[in-house]
Formats: sequence, structure tokens, C-alpha cells
Amino acid sequence: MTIPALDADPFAPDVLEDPAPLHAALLAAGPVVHLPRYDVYALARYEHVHAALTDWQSFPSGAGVGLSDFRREKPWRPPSLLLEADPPRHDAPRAVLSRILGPRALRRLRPAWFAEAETLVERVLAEPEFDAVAELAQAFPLRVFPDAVGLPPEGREHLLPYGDHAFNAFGPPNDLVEKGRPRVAELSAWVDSRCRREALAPDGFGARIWAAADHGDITHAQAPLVVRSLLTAGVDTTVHGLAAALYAFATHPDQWRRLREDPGLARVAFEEAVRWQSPVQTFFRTADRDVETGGVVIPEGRKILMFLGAANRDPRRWANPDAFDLSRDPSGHVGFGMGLHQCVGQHVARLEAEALLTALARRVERIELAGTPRRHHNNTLRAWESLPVRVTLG
Ligand code: HEM
Ligand SMILES: O=C(O)c1ccc(-c2ccccn2)cc1
Repeated sequence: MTIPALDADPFAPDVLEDPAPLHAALLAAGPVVHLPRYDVYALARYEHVHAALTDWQSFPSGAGVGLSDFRREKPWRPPSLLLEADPPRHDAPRAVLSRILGPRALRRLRPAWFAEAETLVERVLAEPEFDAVAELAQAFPLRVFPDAVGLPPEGREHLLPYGDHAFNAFGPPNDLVEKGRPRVAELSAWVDSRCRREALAPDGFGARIWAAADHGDITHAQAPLVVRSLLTAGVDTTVHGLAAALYAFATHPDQWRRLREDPGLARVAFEEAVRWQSPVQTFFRTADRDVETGGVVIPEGRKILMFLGAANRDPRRWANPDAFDLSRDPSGHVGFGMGLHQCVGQHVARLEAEALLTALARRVERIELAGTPRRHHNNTLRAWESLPVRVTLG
């Protein structure tokens, strides 16, 4: 069977503004679609995205999970020991973060994060109208996560721009990457300095990573890079995940009413928001050999581009996929990935979301848009620049 081709640019501004038309075209064209513009192979259907994510031997991460092939080009920064590593190198760093960021380890943070959410929400709701991105989606993660890592108070304004550039850098060298280039050295220097043992408070995630090195689970040389993983992947993702949930509720009053009636739905509401919006839209793998998938052969050495946003709305997998519906079972969505590299920080994200959404559900009778939301363009992340909302308390 010949492979259909689509002369689309998934990283063009109009696609980043609204990827739905491209997703529809990819889902219709076939299991594998060649994108000649970048000479990569697009997978959009749930079945094939899931298959690629869970087959790390055929589609490894060691050559990078962006368009750039680390075997041919120098990475912009030393590769991640988790994201851009395959077994066996991936194993020890992953085991260390799985334990430190696991649900059991997070139980000790639950009371403080719920209290922080109440305090923040009380203050923000003093105004009937506000920007939910700045006041809630950004403010809450930046209040609780750097403290949990063990970062000192000063300099935290480096975190969002650093992550924004890192997620742009998975895409092609376009305007978005150019926009970030002037600050890369300064941002990288600050982030790298925060990964050193002496920069981290004694009882946070960072100190626990260094303690794992003392224990011999990873080496001391690896420890700062494992801390860097938290600073790179742990901020912008949750900011845009929370913004996605707030956007979903501001545009679905009936779903907000359901959450009001049962705040216990907060966790499944976040999962459904992650499925419906897919804050992480795309990333790559490299074909380790000629790989047969979807009835065609992807040539050895080529990159595949997985469209999580399309897979999470594939009608072959989801009934009424475009609906944001709290009565659905969203489990199995690929918004956190799947398989070996599935998000190791997903429990942190879920705890942040549960704390914030519960605090809001207890106080807000109605939440609605108070103006046109503005998108923030990023090569990998689906994000809002601003989300003006009006709330009625009750
Ligand atoms: C809504 C929030 C989040 C979303 C949507 C998200 C999404 C993802 C996805 C899709 C992957 C898989 C990447 C791949 O397969 O190549 C991933 C991996 C990862 N995430 Fe998250 N993430 C979120 C929050 C977090 C947080 C809060 C942290 C840290 C505390 C984190 C740390 C990581 C790390 C270290 C990896 C690499 C795991 C590995 O390669 O074994 N993420 N994330
Ligand atoms: O270990 C790191 O530095 C790191 C880990 C994960 C990501 C990532 C990439 C694509 C989708 C979601 N997360 C980025 C960086």
C-alpha cells in the first residue's frame, strides 16, 4: 500500500491556533501519513499512536523526541536521562523519579497544597472578573511546585520561559524557537544552577534525588540532570493543563454544575480536560529499523510524529470525542503518553488539579468567559495566553 502524503506544516501558526482541521485530515488519510515538508511520518489514530508509544524497541527515544535527530545534530542541551534515553540507561533515573513523584510520596503534600489552593482562590475570587491563566493556572503551580522541588524563592520567573523554549525546541527551527534563542544561555544557566545539591532545600524532590545518588540508585553525575527534568517538564505542562480544565468549565456550564454537585469528580474532570485539550499535542520517535505499522513500512532512521491531540479525539476510540463530558470514562487517553515513558509526573499534575478545582468548586456557582481567550503558541504545547472569566459565587 502506498503511504498517503499531506503537504501540511503542523507547526505553522494557523495550525497551532486551531489544529482541528489538520487532525481531521490526518485521521481520515490513513494510519500513517507522510509529511514531505519535514520528511516525517505522522500517526494520528489512537490505535497507532498507542502502538508506537508502547513499542519503545521499534520507536526509541535516544535520538531525541523532537524533529532533530541527535545522531546527526548536536542537541541544544545535554539530553534528558529519562525523556531522551532508552533502556537500560533510562531505567535507574526513571525508578528514582517514580518513587519520589509517586502517589504515596505525594500524600504528605496533600494538606498543604489544598490549603494553598483555598488561600489563592479566596484572594482571586474577591474580584468578579479576572484572567484565569495568570491568576489561577500560572499562579497555583508556581506557588506549590518550586517549593516542593526545594527551590529558593528568588528567580522562579525563569521557569516558564525555560520550559516554553524547551517545548518549542522539539519542533522545527521556526520563529517560535528563534524567539526563545536570545535568553537560552541565561535561562539554562539559572536552571542548571538550581540543580546543584547546595541550591536545594533539604526536604524537597530535589534533595530526594541527591539522596538517591548517595544511596547509589543513580550516580552523583546524573543527579543534577534528573532535577533538571522536574524544572523542564513540571511547570509549563501543569500550567497549561490547569488552563485547559478552566477553559473547559468556562465553556461548559452544565459540566461545572456536575462538579459543583460532586467535587469528588475533580480528578476525573482533569483527566477529561487533558483528553479533550491535550496540553501536550505532539512529539516524535525514531524508527529503529524498517518498521511495519498500519499496513505500511516506515523506513529505518526516519522520525514519526505522534498527534496525541488527534488520538484523544479519534472517533474509532471515543464516543462523541469532541464533547467535554464528565460522565465519560477518559482512562486510556494518551495525554500523559503511554508505556515506558508515560508521564512520571502525572500524579503531581493530578494533585495540583484536584486541589485547585476542589477549592473553586466549593465557592464558584458559575464560571463563564468574560472575553475572547487568546492562545499562546508553542510547537508542542496547547496553551492559553489569557482566559478572561467572570465568576458568580454561591
Ligand atoms: C498536565 C501536566 C502534564 C502533561 C500533559 C504531561 C505530559 C507528558 C507526556 C505526554 C510525556 C511522555 C513523553 C514521551 O513519551 O516521550 C511525559 C513525560 C514526562 N513527564 Fe510529564 N506531563 C505533565 C506534567 C508533568 C510534571 C508535573 C512533571 C514533573 C513533576 C513531569 C515530568 C515528566 C518527565 C520527567 C517525563 C519523562 C518520563 C520518561 O521519559 O520516563 N510531567 N509527560
Ligand atoms: O526530562 C526532561 O527534561 C523532560 C521530560 C519530559 C518532557 C516532555 C516532552 C514531551 C511531552 C511531555 N513532556 C520534556 C522534558
